[in-house]
Amino acid sequence: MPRPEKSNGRGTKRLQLDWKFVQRFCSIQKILFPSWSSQSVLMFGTLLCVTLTEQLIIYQVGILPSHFYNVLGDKNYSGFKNLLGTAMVLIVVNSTLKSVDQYICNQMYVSWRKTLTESLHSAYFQGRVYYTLNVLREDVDNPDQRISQDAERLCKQMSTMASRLIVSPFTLGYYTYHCFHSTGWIGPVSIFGYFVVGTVANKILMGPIVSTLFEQEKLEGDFRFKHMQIRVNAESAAFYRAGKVEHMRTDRRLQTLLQTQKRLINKELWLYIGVNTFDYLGGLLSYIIISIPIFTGVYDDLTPGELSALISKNAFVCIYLINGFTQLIDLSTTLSDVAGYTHRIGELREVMDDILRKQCDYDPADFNIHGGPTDTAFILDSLSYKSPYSDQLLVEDLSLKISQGTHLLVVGNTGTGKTSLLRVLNRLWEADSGFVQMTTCFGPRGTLFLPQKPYLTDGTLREQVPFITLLMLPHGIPKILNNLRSVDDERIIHFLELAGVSSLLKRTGGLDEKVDWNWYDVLSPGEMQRLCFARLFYLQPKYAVLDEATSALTEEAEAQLYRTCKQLGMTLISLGHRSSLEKVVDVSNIRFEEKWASVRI
Ligand SMILES: Nc1ncnc2c1ncn2[C@@H]1O[C@H](COP(=O)(O)OP(=O)(O)OP(=O)(O)O)[C@@H](O)[C@H]1O
Repeated sequence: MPRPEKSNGRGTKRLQLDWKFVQRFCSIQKILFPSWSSQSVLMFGTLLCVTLTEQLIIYQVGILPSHFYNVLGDKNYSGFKNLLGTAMVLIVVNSTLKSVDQYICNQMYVSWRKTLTESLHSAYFQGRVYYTLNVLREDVDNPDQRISQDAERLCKQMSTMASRLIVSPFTLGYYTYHCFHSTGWIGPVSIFGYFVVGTVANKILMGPIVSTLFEQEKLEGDFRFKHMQIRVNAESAAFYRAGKVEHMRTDRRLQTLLQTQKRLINKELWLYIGVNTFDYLGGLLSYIIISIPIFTGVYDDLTPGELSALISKNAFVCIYLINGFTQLIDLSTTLSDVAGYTHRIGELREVMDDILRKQCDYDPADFNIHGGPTDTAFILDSLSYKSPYSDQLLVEDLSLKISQGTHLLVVGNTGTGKTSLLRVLNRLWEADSGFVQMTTCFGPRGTLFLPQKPYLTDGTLREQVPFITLLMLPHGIPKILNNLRSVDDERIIHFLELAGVSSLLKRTGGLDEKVDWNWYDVLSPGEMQRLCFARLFYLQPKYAVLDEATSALTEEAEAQLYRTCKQLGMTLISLGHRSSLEKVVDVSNIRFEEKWASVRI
């Protein structure tokens, strides 16, 4: 299998405001606006009403100065008083509407973030996508960063754009009409022409920003990952006195990130210059447009008072039309951010879809349900497999049937492919050739795997023990939690004792006490392995696959745990390279007169 090309955003990919961006953007919009009656559409509709009303009020506020010119020019005191009252009301309504507009945008941001992140989660956690994405695929950097941070920033930027974009077709239409009414065709045509020039210039300036932002986000993810590595492995790093080395490496990542950030800022400078020049030239353009009818004598018959009121009104209309366009141009900086994040999230979704499609092709039936002999766990026939991206077979022509009552010991040197056999059995890796079938289901009534690295989840002690049953329950999460509460306390405590970790009860203060520690930091490797055995005892599957699951324990403890498994009726498939395992097997053979088969790979 060719190794996917790693994207670094610098050479291999040119991410632009192109057709690909439009496609990715539209597919994200489909998630955010799933139907006409969805919450986002309703919020968008409300936002449209609010911003339209806001624009009407803004228009009234905008033409206030021309009214003031009129009443002050005419020395109309009562008119002035009435106008002052109207102006106060308009200003209060205007500021309230502005705040409501902002409020709806913020609500939309949260709702969009929820919808988008949940949609990414459902693809990420489906099947084995999170494994393939993190371990086997190198074409997508930092999936965690894309889901947690890029999705958030995309929603934030889109929500800031929303209220300006949503109302612009209406305001532009409205003010174009007014502008045409006041200045004739010269006004709207010159403003539209000006906008086209500005858009083309900004599109050119935005191009390099999108790909640099993409790269910056990748480096941001790498930098955070480095800190996470140190956080997770703090103790091992401390034993190695790795502070200096890691300081240097982390600083190096920071430097690379900052260099890219500087490049981004440099590129943004040109865009800012473009946007600001466009803004100020726009202000000038409005006066040029107004000056044309004045100097061509169209308004020669007006009194100076009427003329200044008209100039003020026309200036407002032109300025507002130009302002409508410049606001769109101002969005260029936000749009380039949106494009960068859209590419990152779009790419992640495409790769996850690709993984899911391939998984379905490879694994058409539901993995948990297989018809087959009930007394058999796995059937392997002439199975050959290799590690990803390697041409050399790890194991060739392995035929094996794992049946109930016959325990199996799989031994072999380091790196010979023992754990890889489990990866193939679990469909994490594809077999090169041959046949492999898991004939039982995964879980308490079938097969359970204890991987080399103990797996603990966050939560209470109770949540660690029957952890896997969460997967088995067909109900929603709240029901699962309720079910957990009703789980038999005595059974859990009994199995914690059998596994030799009942002391944890004292440390946590009880099964349901919330702990604010990371289980990986506070338990010793042996305790973690024992806790996994307590889970195994509790779940009592028919088959237990133990991959070096006792590597941190003494031989006696190992023998004791194996004995308990067998007493509980489990058939064991044990993988390892330690001679002690073979001893355990011998001891068990004598004591329980059970069958053990062994395979060396
Ligand atoms: N994600 C991966 N990508 C590429 N190669 C891998 C990956 N995981 C493991 N390998 C390689 O596959 C080979 C077999 O690994 P495996 O984990 O099966 O060894 P093992 O027999 O279980 O070793 P040990 O006794 O040390 O646990 C090793 O050479 C390993 O480096």
